[in-house]
Amino acid sequence: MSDSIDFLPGRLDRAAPFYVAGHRGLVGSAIWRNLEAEGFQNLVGRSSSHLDLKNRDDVFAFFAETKPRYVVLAAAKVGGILANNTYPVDFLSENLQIQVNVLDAARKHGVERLLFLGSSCIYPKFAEQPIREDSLLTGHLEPTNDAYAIAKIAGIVQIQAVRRQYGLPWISAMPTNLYGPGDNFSPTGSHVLPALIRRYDEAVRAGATSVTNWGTGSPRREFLHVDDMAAACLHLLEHYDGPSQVNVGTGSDVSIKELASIVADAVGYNGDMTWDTSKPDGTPQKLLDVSLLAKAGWTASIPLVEGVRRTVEWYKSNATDLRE
Ligand SMILES: NC(=O)C1=CN([C@@H]2O[C@H](COP(=O)(O)OP(=O)(O)OC[C@H]3O[C@@H](n4cnc5c(N)ncnc54)[C@H](OP(=O)(O)O)[C@@H]3O)[C@@H](O)[C@H]2O)C=CC1
Ligand SMILES: C[C@H]1O[C@H](OP(=O)(O)OP(=O)(O)OC[C@H]2O[C@@H](n3cnc4c(=O)[nH]c(N)nc43)[C@H](O)[C@@H]2O)[C@@H](O)[C@@H](O)C1=O
Repeated sequence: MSDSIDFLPGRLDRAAPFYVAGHRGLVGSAIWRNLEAEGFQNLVGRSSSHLDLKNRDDVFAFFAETKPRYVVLAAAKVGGILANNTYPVDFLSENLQIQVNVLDAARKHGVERLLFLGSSCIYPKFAEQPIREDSLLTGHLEPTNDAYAIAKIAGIVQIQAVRRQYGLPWISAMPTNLYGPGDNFSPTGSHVLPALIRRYDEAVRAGATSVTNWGTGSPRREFLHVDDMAAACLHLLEHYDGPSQVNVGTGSDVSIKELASIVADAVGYNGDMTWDTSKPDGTPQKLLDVSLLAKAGWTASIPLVEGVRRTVEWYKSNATDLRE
């Protein structure tokens, strides 16, 4: 693996067709907003009900019809620790199908720049912290999300293989845990941050004096606001071209207990907090080393407390119209 920045690709053409796969999801919708704000005039998106990316023939027909010049692959089966642990076959199989179809069709139709999104869970469960890109495949994965992680690792390898075999300047980014407007707030399927917002908001509304969160509260996680993530994606497409996946995070982490207090303050919950230790903790710490990203010229700008405040505000305005 090389951490050198081999080639600076430069500004993308704002008039070229740009396909955002998964444009209605947490990350895809933020990328779409950012690209619009940055002047892209020819954005292409399809919901899963219009184009199921698991259907290979439909994916190839879509690329033949729309001929995107740039692609961000932000479509995936995504969920929190419990969903990953309960439905590993779905997380492995659906993600492999989506990735292979989109990457094969993009290659056949000569997509110039493509960004594949993985996740920080690709790294070994006990990787040295902060986790460097070259920790990949140096140890055992966290069992609650190994199936999902293997699919994401296959995606990284497919990007590297396309670079090697076809010489295309495609890249991969590995985001840390993300949050923000448009997140999945399902009590059982979501990630921790939206789950806590919903739980604490419901507690305030119900006048409850105690809430129970999952696990021990001691695991440490790093949280990046999705608007920062979207900005990082465009930055990487315009400034980075190397075979190594690039970690995308803030460079600092908090314990789940600390996060719960931040969310409680933002929502206005003053009661007790207990912990259901029958639920899994997952990996003890996930903090990314973001020096390669910094070398490429990008750092996060939205502090966690501010990001949580904005997300709570968004949640309160949209709580009646959320996806499950
Ligand atoms: N959320 C997080 O904390 C993190 C996310 N990531 C990565 O970021 C990417 C985006 O995640 P996120 O935005 O959170 O996920 P979401 O669940 O919010 O969005 C996923 C999107 O994928 C689309 N999709 C899923 N299956 C299909 C399918 N078969 N055909 C077409 N579209 C499909 C959905 O489309 P539709 O809405 O139309 O059904 C949805 O818009 C993923 O690769 C994920 O691994 C990485 C690290 C952390
Ligand atoms: C992004 C990442 O997301 C997942 O991994 P994870 O980092 O473990 O994510 P999580 O947000 O679900 O949990 C973080 C921590 O928080 C604790 N926790 C407390 N209370 C709740 C709670 O109510 N819900 C959830 N989900 N977790 C809770 C929970 O017990 C754990 O200790 C993988 O899918 C993985 O594949 C992946 O890529």
